[in-house]
Amino acid sequence: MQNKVSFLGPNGTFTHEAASTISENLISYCSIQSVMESVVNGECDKGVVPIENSIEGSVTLTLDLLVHKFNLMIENEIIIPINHNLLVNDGVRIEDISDVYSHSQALAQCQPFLEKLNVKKHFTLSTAAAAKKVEGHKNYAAIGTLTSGKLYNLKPLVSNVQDNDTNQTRFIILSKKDHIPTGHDKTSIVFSLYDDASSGALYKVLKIFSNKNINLSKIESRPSKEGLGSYIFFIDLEGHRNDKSISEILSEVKEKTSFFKILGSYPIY
Ligand SMILES: O=C(O)C(=O)C[C@]1(C(=O)O)C=C[C@@H](O)C=C1
Repeated sequence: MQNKVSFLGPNGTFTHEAASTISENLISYCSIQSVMESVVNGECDKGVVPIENSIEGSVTLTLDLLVHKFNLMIENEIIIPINHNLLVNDGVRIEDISDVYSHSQALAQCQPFLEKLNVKKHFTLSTAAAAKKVEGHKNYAAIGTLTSGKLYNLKPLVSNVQDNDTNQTRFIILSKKDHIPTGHDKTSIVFSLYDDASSGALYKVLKIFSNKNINLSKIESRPSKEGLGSYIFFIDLEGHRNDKSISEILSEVKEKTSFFKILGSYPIY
């Protein structure tokens, strides 16, 4: 029996599409948090959630839950192209639409199109949840996948309504352990500085990587939630945490930071 894999559902989400590339034994959950819980409590072996989009940036809920709530490891990543459709019930014309439903990331990725449409926008937990909600309502439309349109009896009135044709989202596969070294890996870490206000504090940490010629492929900060001006830094670096050189660097970073967590080492997609 294949590993059970949870994903942000219901069926027909982009996360469903991403998860389908790794397993046929998929179980849908209605929120990012419940996907993570399903792996922590052993209901599923792995869980797939979105983490970053090329137009809108990070899925901040995923980042925050990984730092503050769950001790899960990133075991792999998947990147897929994202093409959004304006989905409506049979016979609905564009001028009939008063309200559009979708996931906040999806609405944000289609902002110029939605502005022209001049409609009320509503958030749902996923794009497929939006399609489900819109089914049977003549004045509502959803933004989502062609698959969710088919599942919930909606037709694509306009296709490719995202801001640009190179829209992509990166998904992570979460597990209780990360990936063994492959020779072409990256490592995701998070840390906080002892004193955000002192000059050069971040530079001193980043210097550890540059001194050893380690390339960083991502750096981002989020509020630590402990007060204004206090941050958590997310870094993706090239290499596996089990490589001797990387493990030495990570020990040094841990020593120089007030909070440090490894989110996992996994193959670069
Ligand atoms: O709602 C979905 O279909 C999802 O899979 C979520 C999600 C996201 O959170 O980024 C995934 C891909 C797209 O970027 C839009 C929405």
